Amino acid sequence: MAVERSVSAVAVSEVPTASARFMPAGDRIRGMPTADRETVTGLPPGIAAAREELTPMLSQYADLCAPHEDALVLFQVGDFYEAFCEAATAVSRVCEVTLTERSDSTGDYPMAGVPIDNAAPYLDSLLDAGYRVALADQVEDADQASGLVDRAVTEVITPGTVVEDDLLEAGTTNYVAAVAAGEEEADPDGSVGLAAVDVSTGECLVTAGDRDAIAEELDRVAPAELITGPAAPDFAPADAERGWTTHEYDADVFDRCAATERLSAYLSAPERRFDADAELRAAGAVLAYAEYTQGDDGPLSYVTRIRRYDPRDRLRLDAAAQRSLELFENRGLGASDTLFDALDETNCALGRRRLERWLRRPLVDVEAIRSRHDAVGELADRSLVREGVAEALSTAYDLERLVGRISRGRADARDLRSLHATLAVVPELKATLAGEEDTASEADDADRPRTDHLRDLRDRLDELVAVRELIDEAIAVTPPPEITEGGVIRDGFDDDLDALRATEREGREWVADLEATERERTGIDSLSVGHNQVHGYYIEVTDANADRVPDDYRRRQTLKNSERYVTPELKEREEEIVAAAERADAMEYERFVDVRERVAAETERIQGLAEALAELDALCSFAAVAVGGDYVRPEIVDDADAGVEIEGGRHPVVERGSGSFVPNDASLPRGSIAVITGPNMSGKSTYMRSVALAVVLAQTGSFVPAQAATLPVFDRLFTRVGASDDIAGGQSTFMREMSELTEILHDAGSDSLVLLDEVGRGTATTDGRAIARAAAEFIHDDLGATTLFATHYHELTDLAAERERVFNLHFTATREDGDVTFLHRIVPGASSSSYGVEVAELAGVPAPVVERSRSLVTEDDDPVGRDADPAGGIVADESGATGDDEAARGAADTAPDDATPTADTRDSDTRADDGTPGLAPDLAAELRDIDLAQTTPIEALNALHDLQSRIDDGE
Ligand SMILES: Nc1ncnc2c1ncn2[C@@H]1O[C@H](COP(=O)(O)OP(=O)(O)OP(=O)(O)O)[C@@H](O)[C@H]1O
Repeated sequence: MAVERSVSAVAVSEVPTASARFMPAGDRIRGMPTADRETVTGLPPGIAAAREELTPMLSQYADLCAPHEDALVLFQVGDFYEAFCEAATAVSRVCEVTLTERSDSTGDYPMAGVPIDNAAPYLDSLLDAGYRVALADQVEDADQASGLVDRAVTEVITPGTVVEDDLLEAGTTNYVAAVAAGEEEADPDGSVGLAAVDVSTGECLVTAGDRDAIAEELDRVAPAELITGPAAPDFAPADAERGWTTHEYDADVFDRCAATERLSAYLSAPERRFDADAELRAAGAVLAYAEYTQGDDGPLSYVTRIRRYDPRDRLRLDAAAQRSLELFENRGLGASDTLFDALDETNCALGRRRLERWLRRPLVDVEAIRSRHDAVGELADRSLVREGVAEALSTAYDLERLVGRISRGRADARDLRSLHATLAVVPELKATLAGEEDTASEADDADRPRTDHLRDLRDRLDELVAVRELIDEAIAVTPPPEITEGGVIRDGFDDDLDALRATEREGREWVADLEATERERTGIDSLSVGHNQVHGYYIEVTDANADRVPDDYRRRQTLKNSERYVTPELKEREEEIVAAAERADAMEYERFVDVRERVAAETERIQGLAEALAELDALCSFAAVAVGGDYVRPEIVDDADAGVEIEGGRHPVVERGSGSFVPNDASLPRGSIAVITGPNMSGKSTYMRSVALAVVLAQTGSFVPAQAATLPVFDRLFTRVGASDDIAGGQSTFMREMSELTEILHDAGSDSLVLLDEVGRGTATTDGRAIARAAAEFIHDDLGATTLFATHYHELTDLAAERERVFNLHFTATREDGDVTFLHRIVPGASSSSYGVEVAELAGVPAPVVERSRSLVTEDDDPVGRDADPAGGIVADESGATGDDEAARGAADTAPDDATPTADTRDSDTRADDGTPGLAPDLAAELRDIDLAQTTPIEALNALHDLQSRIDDGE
């Protein structure tokens, strides 16, 4: 950790006066152990009980604990951070360190500590356990302190405001967010404000919207920590595992006046810059909290831009879509990677963070998308330029975090050197982008005019020559980790420092020569000159030569066979050397701080460079993936009626895990519904996701894994995929399914792409089938969203005959010698069965169970169905290698889109799986009349329950 300690020159942070900023912890804090919350944070009861008689040091500890009610205080004692009493017990347990005891005249106090030099893993454990940690550092040099060393809380480490590199994942963002409700008069539409800050980089985002929009946006921002103000709605994360900790923070900082005042330090006339009152309050509060955690030292100077945005300016991907498309998190779809992994060929942390940001927020502006494609195309074509850029970027450090540390006054000399090394690649990058390094073989390419996008990026590569030269002149090439112990500033940078160093050097040279001089003077050949920490310089003479010691030698130390002496002149020289060294160290520190401040003054420009490098790296990554993975540039059509046309599309993640991925076409006119059927495991989900991922990739600016693609711009992507339980979230599988469906039916429109995978699976077949059909009809008739609908309800394929824009697709498989082979190839028309039993057999379900299942299916099915076709509809492959009966089924499988249902499917339509008779017409009509768009999940459940009861009653 690059925290400066124990130095007299360190600006002494005031002990935060913000007493009891946090509301009482209450139950709103998630993730913090409940039992010890009250005793471990703030002032431990054991210390409070002895408050009156504590020694000065423990009294200081108590004073620092008291205002930090919600944080566990770690108190610097020498090289350790210590905690006492109940807090010590927690530290000992969580960090697995020994619980010891501190005894003094006032009593015995349990004590546990962690080494400051290696504090990161322990702090990490405490954060993981749900604690916020306040670091009470020594803020004056212990050697120079008269009496008790001054200490102050310099930082409160919380999950969302961590700044130490050791505690942060490289190339990621770490946000703390605040949500605030607006004043009713100012915000009559009741909007909620959301503001997020990445304290490590200074990025600050602000938006506002209704409750649902903000809930969705929070899932996208995915903060590590959320603070809430008075009357703000309670936002729980959609995914409990990846969720954030929520707590209520001091209501005062959400006040409009307080927020305006705070924001004035960051931008002018804040009250005019924010449309919604709620936005202003959220922004003020989140910055107040960020400042508090950084030791309440005033505004964060590296938050140079507060970016207001409207989530509608980006492709909206809610948490469910991000999850089911496995953008950042693998859910086990045939490979262990995510889309992010497949796309991440970035060369530095800046690019990685940018890629993640882009992927969370794909574009909707056609020109912006095409512009990124232009740049990717150019980088893909010009391999030497791309490789040169990649090589240069691979030596770039994380400027965004570096500049944060520099501005906070936490950067050490190595950080400045890292900044220098990064600045040093900028001229090289500019030259490479200009094509100057192209060889003759690429001369044509080099002559080609570059794309506007890359030209603009090159222009934004600010060389910051003055900063680079300053660091180079001032800072040693390989400086030590400590900035207070010398060796940091280069010779020649400062005359006064050089003079002090010369004095020190001359003194040391004089001492180095002393041995020879004194040997000559005394005639004692064994005389030696040495130095130790306790006694300093000495002249050592063995006892055998004691009688030859000159008069001016003063005895300093007696050893077994020798004596150690000093001379007045040696003492004088020693004092000179020590004084010069100490003054030089202090002066170096001052000069270093001065250089750091001069660099910090260029924060905004450095951040601008960081942005350009980050974008360049992300574009380079797209180009590298496009070349390596054989991706194609999608043609983006700016037309409200344009549909999806993909030739030979592939799933970017699954294809990496499988040796032979079968490409498939997709032709989806705008507003159409593709009903996709086929055996289990045949590739329905993979196909649907491939289409959605092509859209996400294209709108992010990437090329797509296909032979050719023509795509429109969608503004929202919905998924209802899989039927995973949300036990932690307190919802049943079916309830969750219905909630997601409800959202789609409410919000999807003609600019949406919708993926529905087995809707209705979570309940009884009859009900599920009815809901699936009603939903498909509603999407077609009322919403006009372009939809892919995978289902095992084969009756749904009937819709193709009834609705204009519904068509059927299906997957096929072959069986040879009892082995089923999935062809993973999509073909037009409807399949007729789901072959669950065959897949169960493939998966190794014991033979008796498979046989019994087969006979049960046969009993339920129409005699002409499975009895006549034991292969269960598995079709002939194109070589015709299967038996006659399979070939016969193949004909049914590849029936045209508008095929009328076969006798067997019609028959099975009237039966539920458990053999109960089908729905009476009036019940069916009632079910169909349910307006799902207007129905809450609980109403849907009640309606279904009512229908079931009536069926049971024989209605
Ligand atoms: N086009 C393809 N080429 C090669 N392998 C594929 C292809 N599509 C899918 N697969 C493989 O088949 C597996 C099953 O695919 P998927 O889950 O998409 O099937 P499904 O039809 O949706 O199954 P279910 O109906 O059981 O949900 C995938 O994990 C993948 O490994």
